[in-house]
Amino acid sequence: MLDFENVRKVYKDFELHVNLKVEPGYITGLIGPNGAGKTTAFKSALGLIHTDGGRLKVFGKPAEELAPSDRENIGVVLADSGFSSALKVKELLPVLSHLYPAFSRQEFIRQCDRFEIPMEKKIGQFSTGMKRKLQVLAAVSHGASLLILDEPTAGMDVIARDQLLSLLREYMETDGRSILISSHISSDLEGFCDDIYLIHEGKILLHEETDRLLNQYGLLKVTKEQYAALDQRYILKTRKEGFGYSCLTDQKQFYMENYPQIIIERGSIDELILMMNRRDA
Ligand SMILES: Nc1ncnc2c1ncn2[C@@H]1O[C@H](COP(=O)(O)OP(=O)(O)OP(=O)(O)O)[C@@H](O)[C@H]1O
Repeated sequence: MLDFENVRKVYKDFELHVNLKVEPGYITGLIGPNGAGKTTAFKSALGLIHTDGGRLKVFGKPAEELAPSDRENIGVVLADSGFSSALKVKELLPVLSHLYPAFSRQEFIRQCDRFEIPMEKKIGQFSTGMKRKLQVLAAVSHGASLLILDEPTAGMDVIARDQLLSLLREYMETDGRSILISSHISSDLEGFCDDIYLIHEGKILLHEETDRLLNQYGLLKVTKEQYAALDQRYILKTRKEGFGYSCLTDQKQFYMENYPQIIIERGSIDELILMMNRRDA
């Protein structure tokens, strides 16, 4: 669906260098802190900025060879864009119909009603969460095969976020669709994505199936003595602590079987991010 191969973008104080794939039928999450390069990666994928190297393929074609019909097959939400604040939602209907032959006016109105998006109010008077919901509804309104969603849950309360994720799950019920979605809040995506990329300072630190990330990764809490005796083959990162060390592993089972006396925590994705960002002790 979408394939970044060594894609590079260089700014004065920042360099993006990304390998990332979105497979058909997959929801792929890109998680990273502010300034990690998520928006830059998405804008590269959409051809909105020039890249400085690498290869980008969308639907198996080089991104620069995409036909208009391919572009119509992508639904997009970008963090720093939206609809004109002077427009009312009902005024968007002819615009979306014109842009997308597959746009269903009736379905869009039904979804706006369901998500409490008023037709008659100016978009400029919407709350942040309402604007986001509207953007996502527009992105899914024309049956695109690929959604590229940059921080769609930003600024949303728990209820709105839950509604939005339900909408996206419904979208995925049709075969062959995929989503690339970003967030700086890992818990937003933890239970939603099939696989997750962690990005930091423009580089992918980790790529893993979510199930494996949650089941196989763990944090060993060890004393200095336990650390000295530990088989370190499956330790990815180590952090010094008051009690000794925290060690990140992707082979939790190995340590559970061989070191039953050691405390092993499941390790949330946030903890993984913090650990991956640290230098080894
Ligand atoms: N047009 C630009 N010119 C120079 N630097 C830029 C430009 N656009 C982005 N950057 C820099 O690239 C880096 C990555 O920014 P980007 O917006 O991709 O991060 P992000 O992960 O989406 O962050 P956030 O979660 O805050 O939206 C930042 O250091 C930013 O200052």
